[in-house]
Amino acid sequence: MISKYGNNLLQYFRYYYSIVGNKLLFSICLSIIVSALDGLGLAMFMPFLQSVANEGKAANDSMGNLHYVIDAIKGIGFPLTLGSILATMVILFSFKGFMRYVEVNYTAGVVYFFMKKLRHKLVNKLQNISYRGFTKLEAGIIQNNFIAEVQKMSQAVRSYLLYCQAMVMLITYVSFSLLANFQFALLLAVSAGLTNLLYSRIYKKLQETSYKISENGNNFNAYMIQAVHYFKYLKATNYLGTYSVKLKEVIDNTEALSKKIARYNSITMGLKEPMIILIVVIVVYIQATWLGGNLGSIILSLILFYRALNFLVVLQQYWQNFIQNTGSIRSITKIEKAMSKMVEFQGAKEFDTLRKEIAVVDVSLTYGKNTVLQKTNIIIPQKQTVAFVGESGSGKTSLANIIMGLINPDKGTVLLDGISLTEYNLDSYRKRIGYISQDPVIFNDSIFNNVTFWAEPTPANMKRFWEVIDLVSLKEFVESQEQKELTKLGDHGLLISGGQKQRISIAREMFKNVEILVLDEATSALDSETELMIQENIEKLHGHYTMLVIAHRLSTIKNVDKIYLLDKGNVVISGDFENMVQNSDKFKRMVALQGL
Ligand SMILES: Nc1ncnc2c1ncn2[C@@H]1O[C@H](COP(=O)(O)OP(=O)(O)OP(=O)(O)O)[C@@H](O)[C@H]1O
Repeated sequence: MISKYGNNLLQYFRYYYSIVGNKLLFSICLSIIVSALDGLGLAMFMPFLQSVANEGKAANDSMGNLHYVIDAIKGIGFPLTLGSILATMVILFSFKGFMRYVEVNYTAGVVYFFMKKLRHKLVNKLQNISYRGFTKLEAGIIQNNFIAEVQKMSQAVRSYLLYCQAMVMLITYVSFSLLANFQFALLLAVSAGLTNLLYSRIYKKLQETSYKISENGNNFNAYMIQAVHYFKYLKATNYLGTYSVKLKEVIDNTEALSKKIARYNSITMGLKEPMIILIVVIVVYIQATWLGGNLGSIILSLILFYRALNFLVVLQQYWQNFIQNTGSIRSITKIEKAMSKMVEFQGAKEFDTLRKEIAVVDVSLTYGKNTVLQKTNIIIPQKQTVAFVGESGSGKTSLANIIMGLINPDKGTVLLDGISLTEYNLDSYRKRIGYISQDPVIFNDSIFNNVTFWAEPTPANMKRFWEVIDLVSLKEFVESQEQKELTKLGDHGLLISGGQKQRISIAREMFKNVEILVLDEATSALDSETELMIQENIEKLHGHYTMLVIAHRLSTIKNVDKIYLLDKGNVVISGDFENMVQNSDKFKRMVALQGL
């Protein structure tokens, strides 16, 4: 909702109000109570001083219109003596202390509530976007917004609330001092307002710089993610040096912007104190020389106003802190908007089980001008194994993505037992899908957690864990580890081989109790002995799962029920292995090339 990002207090108020609701108002009410108690406590100084001067009898002629307070106290029959005034001050300030405690606590609660809600909202949005939408977002932008910008948001909301509190304090003190001495306070208020104009230029610059820092953060994160992901390659090829230069460029840009912010801060910090003193001196001089007036009321107004001016300094500081973090609001609002447009459509029908078949009917898909699939038709009967083969880029993975509901075809449909996939709740469908990708997914956690996806280590889960570990021929490996199933696998499975990674990911899908298994070149990084073992396992699974295998190694699909050969998005031929060898020269060539 924040799109124009002026230095507009109300616009931001609406933004925060839309998230935290009445909590924001309540926090401001608490500030009003605290400042009113403080102002009243200070106002009691004057009758106190006069009471000392008048030997115990309080007078109120120096309080300006604040004498109503004293009148009210007298009205309820409270004797205004030195003792009662002192006691009232103690009570007022003690109560103020207590209310301040409540206020600070409550504000911390509002910040906590805001941050929790914001973070949950972001996670929900990420969870609900479509895969196709996700491919359009950059990893750096996601990471930077979800981690660094959210941190800045927390700084911003804190500063904003403190700003509101300081604003309430300021208004209260100004009101009190106006009551004490109208002319004097008005002069001070006008002068203070004028100085604010000077600062508004600086705030504008701060705001622009803040957004630039957020954008740079996106770039930095994108480069960092890739540096970590491709570290081995960059190191082995000595590209790391060149890459570091790029990283340092982004770092230098960000630091230069931070320096700019620090420079603006130093200007405002340096100017504040002398400016206040100058205003006060000039106004006191004008009041005393030309306007005259009761010295007592000037002193009271001065005390109140000096406090108010201090809050003006604090106010400006909070606003500055807030403004220098507002880039995050803009950045996060932008990514939230983008994610809202990418929400995945979910049908209402819960997927229970596949009874007959998955049918791909006349499916076409294009990416820009690139036609990836053309009127493709595929049938995957329940509990049968179907394989896609074809050259790189022929559309095998795209087809599998469509079957998993990750991308929608431009034309045609996927039918589950005759019902369109679009009618189903995709989450319920995917709960029944196991996916073993080309790049095995390994979490930096124990073998047990990797396979069970953080299931409780109950006796039943343990039993099942060891069963699937045995099934993927990892039992010996796990048992040979010092910490057995609790052995950590490192980032991206750094501590195990490519083949072991794939077996762990196969084990995870088996543990999940799926009924549809999609294997995307799952055997590509295995040595021939392991490849044979996995092939045997696939065959063992044959008949138990509805399986879709995307294979380059034709040895693994020798015994599947049906093979589809894809070429430039068209199914050129299908049949079982023997059939294909006999009827397709292309397939025969592929088989010969692999020495089968
Ligand atoms: N997100 C995307 N945006 C644009 N084009 C894409 C996208 N994903 C795939 N393509 C294009 O679609 C075509 C088919 O890709 P796909 O990954 O389905 O082929 P494949 O047969 O699985 O290839 P490989 O065997 O190399 O994995 C390719 O030309 C690819 O460039």
